Amino acid sequence: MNWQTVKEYEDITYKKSNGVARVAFNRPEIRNAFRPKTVFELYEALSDAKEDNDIGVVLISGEGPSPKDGKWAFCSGGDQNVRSKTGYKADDGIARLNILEVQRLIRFMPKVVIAVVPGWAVGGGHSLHVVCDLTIASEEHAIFKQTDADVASFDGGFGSALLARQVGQKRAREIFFLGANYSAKEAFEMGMVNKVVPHEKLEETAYEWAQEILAKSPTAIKMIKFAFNAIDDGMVGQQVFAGEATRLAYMTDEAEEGRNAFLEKRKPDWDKFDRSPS
Ligand SMILES: CC(C)(COP(=O)(O)OP(=O)(O)OC[C@H]1O[C@@H](n2cnc3c(N)ncnc32)[C@H](O)[C@@H]1OP(=O)(O)O)[C@@H](O)C(=O)NCCC(=O)NCCSC(=O)c1cc(O)c2ccccc2c1O
Repeated sequence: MNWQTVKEYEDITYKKSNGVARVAFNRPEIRNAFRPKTVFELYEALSDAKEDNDIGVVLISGEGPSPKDGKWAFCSGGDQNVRSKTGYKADDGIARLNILEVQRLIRFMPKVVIAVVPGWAVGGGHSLHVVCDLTIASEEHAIFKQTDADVASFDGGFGSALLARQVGQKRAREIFFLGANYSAKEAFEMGMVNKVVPHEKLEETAYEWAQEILAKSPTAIKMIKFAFNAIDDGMVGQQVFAGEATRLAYMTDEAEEGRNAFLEKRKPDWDKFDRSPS
């Protein structure tokens, strides 16, 4: 791994190496809780990774351990210090729930996003791991916990509905209704974690998984991700999948004929193109 810092931020770190982008929350003293500023930074870094043609896999993690007590965190959700009556207050005084925009960016990104969980994944941080394509967790320190109902909040979107797809309805309801702690092993057994590894191997394993994914066809990976999403994402899922199908169709001679006929002000000649059944 030869991580190069892309840009210095206040609340996150952002690095790239060999086709992999790594974005990490960097507020370990409060378990990597996010304020609107954190989310703006996260959105900017993830957008950069999305647009970068050299990047095929994105890792999301949390820096640590906390300088206060040595504990690790992925993310503990919204920063309750800046929570107001209408959301989380940003420096401009406007309250926001902008983490939902980050969730959509992860979901619709044509690249694989892996949650690399070194410690607590709680509240909105739990929802974030749920929306990532894969989750790898620290055997010793990862703890999964959904506290939304403890603090009168609720992620009624991906954080709950998608969780139920992953672990089943009864388990998802238990996770939200009880707000209990689940170890990495328990989370793995439930189906919301892909792999549990010793803490010291966490980053290395995530990077290795990324390299394995990068060795595969980018188009196949993208289409598979969007196909998995489509069934749960309704017409938006269909739109995202169809957009990529349109891109593939644009690459055909038939598409060129359509464009050329228009530009040359003539009727397109479709006869030479394939009408064979599937
Ligand atoms: C995460 C914990 C379970 C960790 O417990 P532990 O005992 O290890 O540590 P401490 O509790 O002592 O915490 C250390 C230190 O960090 C501060 N801190 C921790 N989490 C937060 C936080 N989220 N906000 C602010 N500060 C936090 C804590 O106060 C301590 O500070 P000291 O000064 O005392 O050292 C435990 O900390 C915990 O339960 N944290 C709260 C988790 C939580 O409830 N998160 C919010 C859930 S709601 C949410 O995230 C959310 C956000 C959105 O934007 C949404 C948008 C749309 C829909 C839903 C949303 C949503 O649900």
